[in-house]
Parts: sequence; C-alpha cells; structure tokens
Amino acid sequence: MKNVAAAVFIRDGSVLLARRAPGQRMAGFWEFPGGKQEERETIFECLEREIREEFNVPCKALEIYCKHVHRYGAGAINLIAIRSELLDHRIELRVHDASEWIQIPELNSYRVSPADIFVSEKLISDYIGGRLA
Ligand SMILES: Nc1nc2c([nH]c(=O)n2[C@@H]2O[C@H](COP(=O)(O)OP(=O)(O)OP(=O)(O)O)[C@@H](O)[C@H]2O)c(=O)[nH]1
Repeated sequence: MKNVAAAVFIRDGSVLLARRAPGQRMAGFWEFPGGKQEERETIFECLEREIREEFNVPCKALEIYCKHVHRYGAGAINLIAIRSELLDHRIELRVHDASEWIQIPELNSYRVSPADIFVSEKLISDYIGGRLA
C-alpha cells in the first residue's frame, strides 16, 4: 500500500488546500498538497520534497496529525496528514491549478478528495473543540 504525505498548513484558523488540475486523475478535487512516498525517504522528507516540487517553496514537516487508509478502485493509499510550516508563503503552482487558505469550518463546502474527508472532518472537530494550536 502506498503512503501519501499530505501537508496540513494552518494559519489564523485557515488551512491551505490545492485543486487538482485538468488532465490529472481526480481533476477538480481539492486536496492537501503532498504526494507519494518514494523508497529511501522518510515520510517527513517526502512531504518536504513534494511541497518544493508542487509550490517551489521550502517547508518544515512538524508532526503527524492523523493517518487514514482509503480504498480507491485501483488500490489503497495510506494518507498521512502532517502538521507542517511553510517557510516561504510565496507559493507558485507547479502542479495544481488553484490554491486557497480556507477557514476550517468552511471545509465542508469544498469538494475534497474522498480520502481527505476524514482529515477535513477531524480538522473541523478539533477546531471547534479548541484542540488546534
Ligand atoms: N497529495 C495528495 N494526494 C492525495 C490526497 N488525497 C488523496 O486521495 N490523494 C491521492 O494520493 C495520490 C498521490 O499521488 P501523487 O500526488 O504523488 O501523484 P499523482 O497525482 O501523479 O498520482 P497518480 O499516480 O495516482 O496519478 C493520488 O492518487 C491522489 O489522488 C491529498 O490530500 N493529497
């Protein structure tokens, strides 16, 4: 099963999502930026590499937020959401066609990738419960 690192960047009660571009699988769905872990890298290294590739900025992976296994038709992924810090906010979209800082309670109104519903619901409940630093 593939491990997929997904960055959870939080700023002033908002979280950064990016939209999959036309031509990609799952085009039009919003997701946490990141991607598949390669051999010989840790999941934190994977996250930092993917953010550099997708946004052309450095970031720091801080801690695992949650993990969720999701079965797609083609196989399962282990989505590993990682609290992370953007070290430069001037992101450039290299893969996605849009990005947005979304108020956490508004996540419900975005069409996120099916595996990400688990993460966005946890974010909403942690936010409402005052558990997000
Ligand atoms: N980056 C990212 N990928 C996610 C999320 N949720 C989710 O289901 N995925 C899936 O995990 C896989 C990540 O692959 P990737 O970003 O490294 O590369 P890719 O789109 O070219 O993958 P592909 O080989 O499936 O086409 C994709 O199949 C993507 O749909 C998410 O929040 N972030």
